Amino acid sequence: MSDNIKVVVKVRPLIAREIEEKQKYQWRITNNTLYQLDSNGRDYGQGFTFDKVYCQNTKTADVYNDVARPIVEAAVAGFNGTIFAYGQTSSGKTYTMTGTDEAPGIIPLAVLNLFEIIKNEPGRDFVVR
Ligand SMILES: Nc1ncnc2c1ncn2[C@@H]1O[C@H](COP(=O)(O)OP(=O)(O)OP(=O)(O)O)[C@@H](O)[C@H]1O
Repeated sequence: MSDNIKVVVKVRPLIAREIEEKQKYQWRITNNTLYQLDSNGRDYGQGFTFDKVYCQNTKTADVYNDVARPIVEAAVAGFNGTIFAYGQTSSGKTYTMTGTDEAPGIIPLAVLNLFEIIKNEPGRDFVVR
């Protein structure tokens, strides 16, 4: 896997609608590999390995610190960086990237982090857009 591109998965809890529909988790996580489960709860097919798989209890702030903070800090040091969320509808992209007042997402955390860095370097000029 490329050192320059990291792909991480953030698993979300079942939402109310899925609990009402009596859906079950269809994936099992071992280390950084996701295994799909069949209707009997047994592994189905091969596993899919990522740079990191975060379980459903992981806080967005933890994902930020692990994955996004180094990219924001590198950007301030002059390295290009991109952070984006990809996933099917209702998978949790908005929750993860925008978040809520109680659990701010990657974007507000990045803005906060960026302006903290800028504040601590009064001798440098920054352009943010
Ligand atoms: N980690 C989480 N913990 C609790 N609830 C979550 C979590 N992640 C997502 N959800 C909830 O799951 C639902 C779907 O998430 P969200 O709207 O972020 O998905 P999305 O990928 O942005 O969907 P779409 O592509 O349709 O806009 C929302 O009700 C959201 O609050």
